[in-house]
Amino acid sequence: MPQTTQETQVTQMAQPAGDTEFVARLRAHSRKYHDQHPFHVRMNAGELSPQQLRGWIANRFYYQEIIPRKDGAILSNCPDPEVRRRWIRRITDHDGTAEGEGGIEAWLRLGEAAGLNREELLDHRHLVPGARFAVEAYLTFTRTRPWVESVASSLTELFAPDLMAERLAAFERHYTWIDPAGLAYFRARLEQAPRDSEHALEVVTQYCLSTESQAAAIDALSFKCDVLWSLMDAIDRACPQ
Ligand SMILES: O=C(O)c1cc(C(=O)O)c2c(n1)C(=O)C(=O)c1cc(C(=O)O)[nH]c1-2
Repeated sequence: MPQTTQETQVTQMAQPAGDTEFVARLRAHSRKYHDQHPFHVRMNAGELSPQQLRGWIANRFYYQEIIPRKDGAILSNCPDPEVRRRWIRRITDHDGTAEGEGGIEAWLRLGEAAGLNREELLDHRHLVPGARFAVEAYLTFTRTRPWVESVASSLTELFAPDLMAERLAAFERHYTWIDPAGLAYFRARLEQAPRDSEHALEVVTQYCLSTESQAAAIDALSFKCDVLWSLMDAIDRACPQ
């Protein structure tokens, strides 16, 4: 793909005031984001069957389970207490501070609202190999790469709020067989994702000052877009029309 030319065009088109060229290049990865995956396009157009939607919820649950573990990996690699103090909140967002709270619990309730009991999410009986591999690649990346690259890889969350808002509207309109109370996860992410991505962007711009470190951050974000795209490919293949 002629990456440089396309990125330059996006930079000229959509650079918010105050963004450096580096930040504009990060934001340009919205072109590779999984909102454009055919499965998401069909989801948001109301074209998925209950079975397909359940397949997505069950496989995406593995991503939800991995997220606090990858944030723990980032914390363990990060020597900066100021970053750790803010980053740690991501873990309690997903795990809660008591049983019955947090994002993982909210995702289990989404499953129940869609007709999946929590056992079948927790025992991974619906998890397909490609989804497992994609999600575990993200965890391995954060365990083995320099922590700032791992922070950069989380920047797909810059693009998540628009997709979440579209998804919420689509679920309420097209998938009325799902109890709307089950959509609380997406509502919470509408607030959490902008806060988290703003912090990640602060960290990356503070630490990535050399050409090499900026290139590594761009590569990390590109890798993460591939993780999300591969996860959707695996789900799409496992849940045919
Ligand atoms: O449903 C989505 O499309 C979507 C995407 C992403 C993302 O862009 O990485 C995340 C989430 N959801 C999400 O719920 C979430 O908690 C989350 C954490 C992270 C991360 O990399 O730290 N990404 C995402």
